Amino acid sequence: MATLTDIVDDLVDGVDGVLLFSPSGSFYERFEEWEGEAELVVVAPEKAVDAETFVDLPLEFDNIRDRIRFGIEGSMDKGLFEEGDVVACAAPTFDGDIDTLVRVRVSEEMRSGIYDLFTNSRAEPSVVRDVFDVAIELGKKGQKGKPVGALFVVGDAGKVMNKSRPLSYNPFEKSHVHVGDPIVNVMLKEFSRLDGAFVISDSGKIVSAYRYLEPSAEGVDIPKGLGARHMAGGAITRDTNAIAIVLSESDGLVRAFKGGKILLEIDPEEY
Ligand SMILES: Nc1ncnc2c1ncn2[C@@H]1O[C@H](COP(=O)(O)OP(=O)(O)OP(=O)(O)O)[C@@H](O)[C@H]1O
Ligand SMILES: [Mn+2]
Repeated sequence: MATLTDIVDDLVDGVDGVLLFSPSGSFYERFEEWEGEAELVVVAPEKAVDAETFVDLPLEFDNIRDRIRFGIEGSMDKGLFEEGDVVACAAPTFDGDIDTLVRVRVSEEMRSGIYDLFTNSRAEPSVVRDVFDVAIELGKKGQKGKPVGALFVVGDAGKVMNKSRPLSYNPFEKSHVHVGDPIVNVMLKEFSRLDGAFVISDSGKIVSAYRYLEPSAEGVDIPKGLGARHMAGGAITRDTNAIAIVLSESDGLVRAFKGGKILLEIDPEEY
């Protein structure tokens, strides 16, 4: 006779690692004196618990596959796991508490670049996260209740400026403002009604609004149904070392591009 415990036993049998996603303090306490044979890794936003081995989660990633990918790619990057290792991931899927156990075989093929996008881009990780936050908020609320689109090109700003031209005067011309500042976020939302792209530097300085991007669009694959904004956003990341974060006016999703490839697609309504 099989029991539920047998299922759990099978899931954790012989694992090389355990990833705890966003554990509450009291949940983590039970693992504090961890003496299991497997490596224990905490994946969470900021250092919420005082874990020895930690992967910083920049967004909660409502999609659990994205979250797990991020944790595993981050762990691989830190040299904790390698191809062929098997790990058990314990994560919250619905409300706060950890309620899900997933067994995953680590392989290079599962690398989607989601960790790389935040951690190994030209722009600082906090800048990437701040731009995501603006795009998500804009996607949630729109502009005065109406859906709005926006294109943020982040990092490698000098090169991006060389591959683009102004559509109108640049309201950020003489200012030294940075993304993440609440007032700047209001400005970005206000200017998103107008055409073109925002260009943001590695350190988060808003270099320009209203840029018309002119990258060569060769070999850039964007999802069907999307148009010029996404094509330009994808292509500029192949032509430069920037990443692009694009909010679609038509389907309301936020997408991230790097190296001409789409790496992440999220629905602002889920955040
Ligand atoms: N090369 C470009 N550089 C900067 N902005 C652009 C470029 N091409 C288009 N845009 C901006 O994208 C807007 C929407 O264009 P389009 O509908 O073709 O894009 P899309 O990919 O379908 O995006 P959406 O899903 O938001 O409609 C344009 O009004 C313009 O502001
Ligand atoms: Mn369109």
